[in-house]
Amino acid sequence: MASIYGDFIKVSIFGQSHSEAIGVSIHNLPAGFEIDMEKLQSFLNRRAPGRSKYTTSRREEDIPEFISGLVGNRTCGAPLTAIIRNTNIISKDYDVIKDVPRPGHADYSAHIKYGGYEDYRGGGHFSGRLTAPLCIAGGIFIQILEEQKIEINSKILEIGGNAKEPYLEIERAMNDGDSVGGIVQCGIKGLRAGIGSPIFDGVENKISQAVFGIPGIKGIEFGEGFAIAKLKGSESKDEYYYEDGEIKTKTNNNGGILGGISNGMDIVFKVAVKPTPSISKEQDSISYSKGENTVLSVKGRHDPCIVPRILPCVEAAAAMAIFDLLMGECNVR
Ligand SMILES: Cc1cc2nc3c(=O)[nH]c(=O)nc-3n(C[C@H](O)[C@H](O)[C@H](O)COP(=O)(O)O)c2cc1C
Ligand SMILES: C=C(O[C@@H]1CC(C(=O)O)=C[C@@H](OP(=O)(O)O)[C@H]1O)C(=O)O
Repeated sequence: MASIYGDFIKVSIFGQSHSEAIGVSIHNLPAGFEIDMEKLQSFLNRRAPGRSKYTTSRREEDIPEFISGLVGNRTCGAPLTAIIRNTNIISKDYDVIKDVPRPGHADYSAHIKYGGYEDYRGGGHFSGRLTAPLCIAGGIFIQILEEQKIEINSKILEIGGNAKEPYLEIERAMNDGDSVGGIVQCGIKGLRAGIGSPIFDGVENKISQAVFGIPGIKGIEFGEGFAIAKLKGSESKDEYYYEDGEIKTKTNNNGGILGGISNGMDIVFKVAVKPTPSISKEQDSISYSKGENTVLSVKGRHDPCIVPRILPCVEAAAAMAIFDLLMGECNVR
C-alpha cells in the first residue's frame, strides 16, 4: 500500500483505525509558513468522531503531534510529519468481521488483496478515521491558500434524499438500525484562470483523485454534472462578458473548468456519499471459515451517516488538489 498523493507536493497518509497512531507526512511544503494551530484544531474538530448523537460514539481528541518539519509553528522546509494517537479502541467488536465481511465495507476486497493479513480491526487502513490525517494536511493547505485569497467551503445539499430536513433522515435511519447517505457541494473561490493542464492533469482530474481518497464517496460531478446532459448547447454554454475589466461568464454550468483549466469562475463540484456500510439491521454475508452463507448484524460504534463529518474532508481534499496544481504552474515566462 502506498496512499501517497501529489505531483509536486507529496502527501503520505499512514496508520490504521486501531493501530498505535495514524498520521501524515508532507514533502515539499514551502518553508517559512506559520501554521495557526488553533485554526487547524477547529478544522480537525469539525471532522472528529464522538461529538454528536449523529456520529459514532468513539470519541477521540484528534490532537495532532508534530514530530518533524516545524521550528516553533513555522515550516522549515524539511518533510512535515504529524501523528494522532488512537486512544479509544474496542477491537473485539471486530472479531466476527474477521470471518464474516461486512457488505459494503472494504473487508472482503482487502481480504482477497492482502491474503488475510489485512488489519480488519475498525476497517484498518480503509477506515474513515484516515481522513483525520488528510484533514491535517488539508487544514494546512487551506491556510496557505487563504493567504492567496483562495477560499474553500462545502455544504450539505441533502441526506437520504431530504434537502429540507436532512437530520430527520439520520434520526429515522438510526431508529431503524439503518444508515443514510447524501450529497455534498464544495465551492472554491478565488482561483485565478489558467490553472490545470490537459489531458490527465486537469482540475477535474486532480480534484477527483483526491476526493476519492475519502472512503464512502461514490460519485462526483462538476458544475451541472450529469444534469448538463439534458441541456441544449444554447443553454449549457457559459457566455462571456466584461465586468470592471474582468472577463466573467454569465452562468457557471461548467463549474469553473474548461479543458481541465480554471476559467476564473468558482470551481463547483458535488459528491455522492454512500450510506454507512456498518448497520445493525441484518444483512446477508458469508463465513470464510465455514464456507457457507450467514447473516450479519454489525455491532460496535458507527456513524449512522457519514455526510456531516465528511464536509471538512472534502474541503481538505480540494485544498490538497488545488495546492498541488498551483505548485506545478510555471508554463509562461
Ligand atoms: C468520516 C468518515 C466516517 C466513516 N464512518 C464509518 C463508520 O462508522 N462505519 C462504517 O462502516 N463506515 C464508515 N465510513 C465509510 C467506510 O470507511 C467506507 O465505506 C469503507 O472504507 C469502504 O470504502 P468505499 O465506501 O469508499 O468503498 C466512514 C467514512 C468517513 C469518511
Ligand atoms: C473513529 C472514527 O470513525 C470510525 C470510522 C469507521 C470506518 O469503518 O470507517 C468505523 C468506526 O470505527 P470503530 O469501530 O473503531 O469505532 C468509526 O468509529 C473516525 O472517523 O475518526
